[in-house]
Formats: sequence, structure tokens, C-alpha cells
Amino acid sequence: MKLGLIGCGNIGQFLLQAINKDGMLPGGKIVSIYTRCEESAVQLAKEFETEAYQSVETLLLSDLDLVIEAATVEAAKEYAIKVLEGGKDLLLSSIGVMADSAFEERVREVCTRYGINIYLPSGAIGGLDILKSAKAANGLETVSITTRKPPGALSGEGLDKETILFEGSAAEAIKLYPRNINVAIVLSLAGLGANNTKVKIIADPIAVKNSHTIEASGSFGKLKLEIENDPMPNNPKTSYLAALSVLANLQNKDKYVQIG
Ligand SMILES: NC(=O)C1=CN([C@@H]2O[C@H](COP(=O)(O)OP(=O)(O)OC[C@H]3O[C@@H](n4cnc5c(N)ncnc54)[C@H](O)[C@@H]3O)[C@@H](O)[C@H]2O)C=CC1
Ligand SMILES: O=C([O-])CC(=O)C(=O)O
Repeated sequence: MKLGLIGCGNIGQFLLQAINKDGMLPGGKIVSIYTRCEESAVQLAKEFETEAYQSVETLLLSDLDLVIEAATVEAAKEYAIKVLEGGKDLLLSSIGVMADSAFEERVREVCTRYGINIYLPSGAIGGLDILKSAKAANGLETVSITTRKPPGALSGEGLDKETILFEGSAAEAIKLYPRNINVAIVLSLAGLGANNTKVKIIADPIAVKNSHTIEASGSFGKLKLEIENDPMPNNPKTSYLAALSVLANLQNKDKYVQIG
């Protein structure tokens, strides 16, 4: 599997190490990268034996099976359709981009037209399998997520006590916190949509982990799931599990035996 990578920060560099150095994706290699900082792209290309491109357009001319986006919601909006129209499968980290329902519709239409796939990993949370089952016969009624992070991970430096920064819909939350609450949008896509998924974001000076508590109810019963994520060393906004979920998605996408 020949992979392209857009964005080489935390998640991107984790993938370069895991795939190109540590052999965690047998038969797979990141052969092309594009990131905003040209100097860093050149240095990473040398370190991880890959090729750096100066634009997404030129990256897309290389021979690729799938492109991984690990940049920002804005970058995903700018490049996703170009990647899909270029005939490449796409894996998104900045899933928040799918909160815009017109954009989501366009993505679905392009995937169908070109017969290609878009992968939306579970990221820093879990429980999507439960929500998908729960709504299979239209029985899912409520879904919410409460996210608790240290203030520094939420641009809330200086706060000395627990503070609710946001309470409202997932659609509103991702507009205000595009680097922190992508999880609410993948939850929305698996469940009741971004307008019907409730979000609470708490800055907690005592917290050392990024925790997410998902609650749901419906004809299946009730769900309560709490995950306490270790942050990534270089970007406390992002949980390590988010990077692992991208790798797991790539490892499993073509398996004959599908679990979950
Ligand atoms: N789905 C989920 O559960 C999660 C999603 N995320 C999202 O994944 C994305 C990547 O996260 P990290 O690696 O931690 O971020 P990061 O900030 O460490 O790295 C992002 C990289 O993308 C580059 N970049 C920014 N704009 C770009 C552009 N227009 N074109 C090309 N490169 C560009 C930056 O220079 C940087 O190297 C973020 O949008 C983040 O919010 C993060 C955590 C969980
Ligand atoms: O990594 C996390 O815990 C969640 C996150 O930043 C996001 O969903 O954007």
C-alpha cells in the first residue's frame, strides 16, 4: 500500500516512525509527504526515506493508493475533494470537517461517483460500534460527550479551577474548538448527527489526561463509556490513542475477517 501524508505534526510523525521505520504496517509505506513547513518536510523526507512535495497538487501526481490527512480542519476542507477527485482513497484525522453537512454530502457524492473510500477513524474515543448498532433500527435516542482536558490543552492557560468552557451541540463545538473536539463529530456521524449530539468541554487544572465520557440511550438500553487518554508528548491537545487509531484503521481496512 503506497501512502501519501498531508500534515507532519504529531500524528504524521508518529505514522512516519511506526510505518516507515518500525514496520507496523506490513506491505505499507509512506512514499509522499506534504506539510506546511517546507524545511521540516525536507528534513523528515531524509529521516524517513520518503519524498517531500511542495503542494498537495504535486503530491497527488505521485503513485498513491491512499492519502492520510493529519493537518487541520481547514486543510481537510481545502484538500479532501482534490484527493478524492484525484482517484485516491482518503483517511481523515480532522474529522471535524464533516460537521458541515453540505461538505459531507459532496464528499459522499464524489466517493460514490469515483468508487473510492473515505476512512474516518474512531480517533481518541470508542463506542462507535455501539452507536451504529443502537441506531440500526432507528432506536437511538440521545448521545452526549463530555471532554475534560488540562487548561493548556484547551487554550485555557491560567485557569485555576475547573471551568466549563462550552456546552451545546457538536456542530457549535467544532466551530469553536476545531483542534480539540473532532471526536464529537465522529460520534455524531456514527449516531444522531452534529445538531443532535450534546457536547460539554471542561478545562480542569487537576487533569493530566484527556478524558472523554460518552453517554447514550435508546431502545438498546444505556451506554456510559469513559476513556482517560495519555496526551502525545509534543502536542497535549492530541491524545496518543488518536494516532494509534489511524494506524489501526490502516492495518485493518482490507482484512477479510472484519471485527466490530
Ligand atoms: N479524530 C480525533 O479523534 C482527533 C483528531 N485530531 C486532529 O488531527 C489533526 C492532526 O493532529 P496533530 O498531528 O496532533 O496536529 P499537529 O498540530 O501536531 O500537526 C499538524 C501538522 O499539519 C501541518 N499543517 C497545518 N496546516 C496545513 C496545511 N494547510 N497543509 C499542510 N500541512 C498543514 C502543520 O504544520 C503540522 O505539522 C488535527 O486537526 C487535530 O485536531 C487530533 C486528535 C484527535
Ligand atoms: O485527542 C483528543 O483527546 C481529542 C481531540 O483533540 C479532538 O477530537 O480533536
